[in-house]
Amino acid sequence: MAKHVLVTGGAGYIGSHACKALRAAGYVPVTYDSFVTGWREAVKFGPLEEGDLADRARLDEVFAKWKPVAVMHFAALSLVGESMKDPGKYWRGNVLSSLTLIEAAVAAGCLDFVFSSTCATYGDQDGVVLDEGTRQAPINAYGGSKRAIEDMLRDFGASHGLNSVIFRYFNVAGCDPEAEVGEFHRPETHLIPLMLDAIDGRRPALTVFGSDYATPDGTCIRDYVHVSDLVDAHVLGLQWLEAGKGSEIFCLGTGKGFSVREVIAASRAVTNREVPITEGDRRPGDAAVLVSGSTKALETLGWAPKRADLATMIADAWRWHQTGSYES
Ligand SMILES: NC(=O)c1ccc[n+]([C@@H]2O[C@H](COP(=O)([O-])OP(=O)(O)OC[C@H]3O[C@@H](n4cnc5c(N)ncnc54)[C@H](O)[C@@H]3O)[C@@H](O)[C@H]2O)c1
Ligand SMILES: O=c1ccn([C@@H]2O[C@H](COP(=O)(O)OP(=O)(O)O[C@H]3O[C@H](CO)[C@@H](O)[C@H](O)[C@H]3O)[C@@H](O)[C@H]2O)c(=O)[nH]1
Repeated sequence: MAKHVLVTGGAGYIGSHACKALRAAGYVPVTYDSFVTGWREAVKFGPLEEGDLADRARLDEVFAKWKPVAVMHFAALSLVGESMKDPGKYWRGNVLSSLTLIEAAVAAGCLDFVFSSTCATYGDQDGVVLDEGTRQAPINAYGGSKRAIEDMLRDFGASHGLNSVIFRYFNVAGCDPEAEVGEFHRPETHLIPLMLDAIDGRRPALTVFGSDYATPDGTCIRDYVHVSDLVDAHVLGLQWLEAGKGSEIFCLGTGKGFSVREVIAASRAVTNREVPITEGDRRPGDAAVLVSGSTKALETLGWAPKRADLATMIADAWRWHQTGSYES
């Protein structure tokens, strides 16, 4: 019998890649999405159910129809800057909506739950190696909303037997190497797609947000992880839950940090083109350094990233950038 997995946010960047990986692993991904930031063209690997996380009646209907074995919860608002200006939107759109989803899952007896969290829950902790045991101290409402959902999952685990695998992503980058799905945010705020836009003239230049951080070249350092590797970990997380191994938290990064200037240099090398840049101010809410120090997903889940090299991530993003789009 087909195993359905309810994928919230399956029409978005990471969710659509997860649907492809689930399909390849023999599951049927059922996308649940409101299209607030997602794309119909990205739903290619299983059925679509349109709806909002806040709509409990619609969720109940979808759980009853598909009887999913698990939920993979990607749907969220995830603009750090916006969350600083309008925190209510994030507490309502992420926290209240996730509560509605979790209650619907529990009511339907769907007790395996995989959740997209973020290293933004750690805030700015200079010199601290970030792993699953690190204290969370978010410095923006987006990170705060994700931490609250993690707490919620823990509480529903204790009270209702909900089993969760929480993944704290570092910076997700790259695209499906076959370019069937890709990264297409409107507005786009992420470094690599903005840089590729600047390289091929779709925008005048990339603005470097701050050159006075306490890092070797003054720009922020991030740990970039390929989206295809990231979603492979999700399939392993799902199988972990199906095997009854219980709730866990895993960081997903490569453990290597690259500054904004290093990413610019790598993009220049991959595309063989100049990157037009302008120097700008710091972006509010940005931490100086976010790099994973964890090997838990490798050791415990058997996660084996295949495209961990920054140049590969940029090359895959560049291929999608030149050939793929959801703007029909
Ligand atoms: N992109 C990254 O680098 C990164 C890093 C860490 C964590 N994350 C997390 O990963 C997840 C996916 O991120 P993404 O980059 O793919 O984002 P995205 O915006 O591309 O996808 C989010 C999807 O969720 C849907 N959605 C949002 N709110 C909804 C709601 N209330 N009801 C139904 N559908 C809704 C959107 O329409 C969209 O299809 C998010 O939870 C994000 O916080 C992303
Ligand atoms: O035009 C730009 C865009 C970004 N940056 C810098 O590039 C780095 C990476 O920025 P971005 O790609 O926006 O990623 P983050 O702000 O690090 O946030 C991403 O990664 C977080 C985890 O680190 C997730 O939680 C968020 O959802 C996701 O947007 C940061 O230092 C930014 O200051 C620039 O200099 N110029």
